[in-house]
Amino acid sequence: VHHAAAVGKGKGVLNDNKSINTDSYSGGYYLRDITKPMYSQNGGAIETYTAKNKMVSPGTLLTDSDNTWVDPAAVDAHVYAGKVYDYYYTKLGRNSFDDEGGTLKSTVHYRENYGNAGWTGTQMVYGDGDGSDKYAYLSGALDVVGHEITHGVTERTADLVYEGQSGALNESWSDVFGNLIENKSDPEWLCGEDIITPNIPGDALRSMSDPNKYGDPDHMRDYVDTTEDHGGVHTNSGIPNKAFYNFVTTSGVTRDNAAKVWYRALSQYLTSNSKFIDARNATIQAATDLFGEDSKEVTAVTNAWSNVGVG
Ligand SMILES: O=C(O)[C@H](CCc1ccccc1)CC1(C(=O)N[C@@H](Cc2c[nH]c3ccccc23)C(=O)O)CCCC1
Ligand SMILES: [Zn+2]
Repeated sequence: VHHAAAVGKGKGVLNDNKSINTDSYSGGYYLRDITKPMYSQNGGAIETYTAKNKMVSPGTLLTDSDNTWVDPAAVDAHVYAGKVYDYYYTKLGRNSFDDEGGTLKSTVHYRENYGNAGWTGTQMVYGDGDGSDKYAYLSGALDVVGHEITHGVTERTADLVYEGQSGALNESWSDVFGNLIENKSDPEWLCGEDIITPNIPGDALRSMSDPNKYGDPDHMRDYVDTTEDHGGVHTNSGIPNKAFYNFVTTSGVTRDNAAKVWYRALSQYLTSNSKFIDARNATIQAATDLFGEDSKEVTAVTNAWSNVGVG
């Protein structure tokens, strides 16, 4: 089938106008972005599907006859996946979640009344919210899309076991890159703020600057021993999240350099059963590799972990 890149338009979840990279064919347009380096290298693309509220993935590749797209959940899942691809490629030299230009597939309208999102091991899935006004379409937040795709990156690198401390590190690395990619100037480094209670401003799922605000610990002394949620992975992530926040807000440490340290730690030093102390050592080693043992980055990352009671 002849493929040609096209640019469509549509509105996102927050009713914002977006231009959309699509793929034209004889009958219309696919929600497929074929403009990325991965396409010319190995046919990799960004593709967005609908599950039609069933529990299926990927489901049906979305098409449109006139390249004007009217499904805001799909528009944002698609455009935001493209932004996440661009970030990893240009800032960190990683070619998609698998570093082999693997196609990024997103499925929206996953399940009924699903107020969550997830990484299935090969792709992203997004629910529509839980039927109340607690959630907007989950793909409507760039930090959520970045969070989910980073689960794919983690799985192909450190492969941190999704349980206990390694699971909390897995969660934290996703919150970190979700926020780095979203790149808001908000002082609180919030998670999911764009899709939680869309009618109430200022709330979020988690805060990296003040984890306690949402009941999560910000120091090792408050680590939560629980069997809930794979050993509290979305709660105890507050401790490494606060460590990263400390690091990235240290004067002289740039977001891009903090990202390089965190990515090098994930891809070169962390392993599946790493604990918080191993993450401290991995990020110190990564900062040493990148900036030297006497650098301000090494001092900052060491202090960042000490401040949360690790090391
Ligand atoms: O990727 C993840 O870590 C979350 C999905 C975790 C998951 C793992 C295994 C099977 C199913 C789901 C999804 C997100 C999350 O943090 N979910 C939290 C909070 C949450 C959202 N919706 C919920 C509904 C019920 C309970 C908790 C939640 C969680 O699953 O804990 C990430 C960014 C926003 C949504
Ligand atoms: Zn997660």
